[in-house]
Amino acid sequence: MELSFYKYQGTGNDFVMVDNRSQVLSKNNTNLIKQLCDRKFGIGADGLILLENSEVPTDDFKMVYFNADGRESSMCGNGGRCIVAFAHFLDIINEKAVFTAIDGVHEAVLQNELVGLKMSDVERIEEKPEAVFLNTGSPHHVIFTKDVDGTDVEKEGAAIRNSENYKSINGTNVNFVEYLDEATFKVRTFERGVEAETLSCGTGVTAVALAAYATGKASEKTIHLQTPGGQLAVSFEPGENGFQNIWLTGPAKMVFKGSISC
Ligand SMILES: N[C@@H](CCC[C@H](N)C(=O)O)C(=O)O
Repeated sequence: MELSFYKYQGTGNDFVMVDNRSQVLSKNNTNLIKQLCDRKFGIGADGLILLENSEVPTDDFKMVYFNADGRESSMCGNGGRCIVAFAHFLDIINEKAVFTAIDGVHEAVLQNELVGLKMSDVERIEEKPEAVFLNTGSPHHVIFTKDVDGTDVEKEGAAIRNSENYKSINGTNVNFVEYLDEATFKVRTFERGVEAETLSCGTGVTAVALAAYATGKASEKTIHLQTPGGQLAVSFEPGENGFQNIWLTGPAKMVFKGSISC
């Protein structure tokens, strides 16, 4: 089979994007999806995303996300921003979108190369002695440190991701965070399913912004996150039952398109 694909990146978190409205790619083909994401034997990406027709009549499309290991996983914030840019490229949407992903319905707004994505509400934030844990569509362990550049993200991230504490939820993503000022944090993320540090993680920086506010390290309701792949912003409304109206905003760009024999 000859598969047409598009390659997108959102602050360096990169994805193979497939227009699967006519079901060209099977979701159960874990080995093929893993191979397509392989940087030596395939196209190369942190994940693969299918754009499909949604069963929900008010949706513009449906998003199905797979990590680079070929397995379908929980929500991907940067991937969500990239699929909105892809839907615009395919003429499915104009400047606004509504779509369903694994964690529910998302709204999005596109302005040139910037995509704002409304994330799921977050009700529960677990403060541990050394870290904060929360689920922003995907599970995130957040550690505040004084020296994020000096942190061995691969080693320390893998140890926490595979720790006994998170076995029951198939592991967690791990974010290392440095305070720059009350509205700005530097973040590096180890992603489960990629099993490595990625250049940025959308649900990860969302978790960082909410964790910073919940623990009193941030006082603003719009937080700027500096990742190795670029800048993202997260705005939110804190309430009695956690956080609502959470928006993740940043660039999303097509890098190239092609076809591959598989
Ligand atoms: N890169 C993503 C997160 C993707 C999901 C994650 N690896 C998991 O399996 O939990 C993002 O931008 O949010």
